[in-house]
Amino acid sequence: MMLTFALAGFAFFLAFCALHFYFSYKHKYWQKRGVYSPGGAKLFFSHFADVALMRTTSAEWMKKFYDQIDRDYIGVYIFGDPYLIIKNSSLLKSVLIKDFNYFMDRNVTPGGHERYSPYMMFFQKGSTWKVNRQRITPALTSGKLRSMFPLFVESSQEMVNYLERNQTVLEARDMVARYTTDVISKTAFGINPHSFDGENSKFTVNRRALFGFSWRNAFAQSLCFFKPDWVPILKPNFFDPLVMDYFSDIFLASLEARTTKNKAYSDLIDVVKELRKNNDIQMDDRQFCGHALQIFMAGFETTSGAISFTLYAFALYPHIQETARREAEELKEKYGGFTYEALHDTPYLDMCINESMRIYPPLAFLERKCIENYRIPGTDCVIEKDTAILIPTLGFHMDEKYFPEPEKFDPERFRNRLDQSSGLYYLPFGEGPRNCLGERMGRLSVKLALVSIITNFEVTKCSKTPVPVVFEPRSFLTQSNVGIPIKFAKLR
Ligand code: HEM
Repeated sequence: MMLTFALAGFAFFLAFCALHFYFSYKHKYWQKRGVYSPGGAKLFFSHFADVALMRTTSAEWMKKFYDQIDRDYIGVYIFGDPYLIIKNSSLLKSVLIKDFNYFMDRNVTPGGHERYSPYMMFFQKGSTWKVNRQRITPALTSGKLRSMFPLFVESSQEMVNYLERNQTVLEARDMVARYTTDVISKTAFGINPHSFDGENSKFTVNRRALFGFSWRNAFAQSLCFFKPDWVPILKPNFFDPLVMDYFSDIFLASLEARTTKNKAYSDLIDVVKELRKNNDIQMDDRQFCGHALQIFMAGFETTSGAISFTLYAFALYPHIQETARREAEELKEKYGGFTYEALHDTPYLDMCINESMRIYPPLAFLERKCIENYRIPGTDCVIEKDTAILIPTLGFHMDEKYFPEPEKFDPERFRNRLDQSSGLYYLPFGEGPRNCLGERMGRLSVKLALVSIITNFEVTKCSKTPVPVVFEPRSFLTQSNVGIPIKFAKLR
């Protein structure tokens, strides 16, 4: 018995030594290349323990290095792998725009055995991504958005009706997610999910499960972003496969129904069907479904974040809400309602939304992968092929060099166009050829939701409103850990 214990202890000791040597060797990567790397990289988690153990979000973790280390770029380790955090705004411009060809891919991978995510543009790499981006871009032009706009208006009206029936404290993000789900389901899936009708319809339950706070989501999504080489072994799914199946079945049924009808719907299904017909696009139903799911997933949660955090700011700063309301009322009169044109004439509201996305960027970090050895301009330092690059959006947005008194919610800083000619530092939709494909659609639905709400209701904070917001570590998107409970009261 004693001997067994001694042998087990010795084996454990040997394993520990092997791991120690392995990680010590891996943790010398940046030092060997003359890149500054902070101390404190631990066995196994390396610098990443706080995120891996869900004590902080990945965006706040990157911001900590950004704030504490005054270097143009910082080498860190995640599970022994080297990652380069970019802090210099001019280098960032090179990575995202000027030398994009070296950094075309994202590091994130779609997961183990999912049927549709490999067809989603967010995860695609190289020429596959390029071809698909070119295919889908024409589906989201301003002309196409204008023709889909009545669907947006219908959903905003349903939201106002819902709020009239429920003038009370509501969790703003979940309420708003009903509207964004409605808009995106109508435009991308060609269906009306009636999100405002039932509290717990099957659609709503599945929608909540997509980005909800769960250990499954947190574990799988962290692996896909930060340890992609384990994904083929552990086979996590970025999205819950049952939820994916639910949405893909809905989409395929909607597509099937379309083939038997000749009616035009002015939604994305019609647009992509048209592209398929005219441009000789080789896209089977599964790829088509991947694109629709991509639009649904990329669109609804980010847009919900932008709307709900702007409402939160309105609740905290009533005078800002009042100025935005006055502008909206004037526009309503000038254009005879919230038309497509009216929503392109909202300078003050745009400033509020920009400021809200500065402090609460819905996706608060970006990432890329170096696909060819790249020498950092003006240095001898070479970023090796396959190195992952991290871009701390939250760090840039909260840097007083770019935004004095960064904690203060002040839409006035966006009155004049930001000067990003020599370097990038404001990135709510990313930048460069791989930026957000849906920015126009996102901004349009955010603005329509906000003007519809503030011209009918006053939003105020209540005893449950968190001040300040604490970000939820189990989500890679920016979310409050207790939601955003605020009060909606009909305007007199
Ligand atoms: C306020 C709303 C939104 C925000 C803040 C947002 C933000 C972002 C960000 C930060 C990225 C990564 C960009 C980069 O890596 O440089 C992204 C990518 C993307 N977004 Fe959005 N997004 C929003 C709405 C939408 C909507 C409505 C759609 C679809 C209609 C959409 C579709 C996409 C797609 C397809 C990508 C991947 C693009 C690619 O890899 O080429 N987004 N978004």
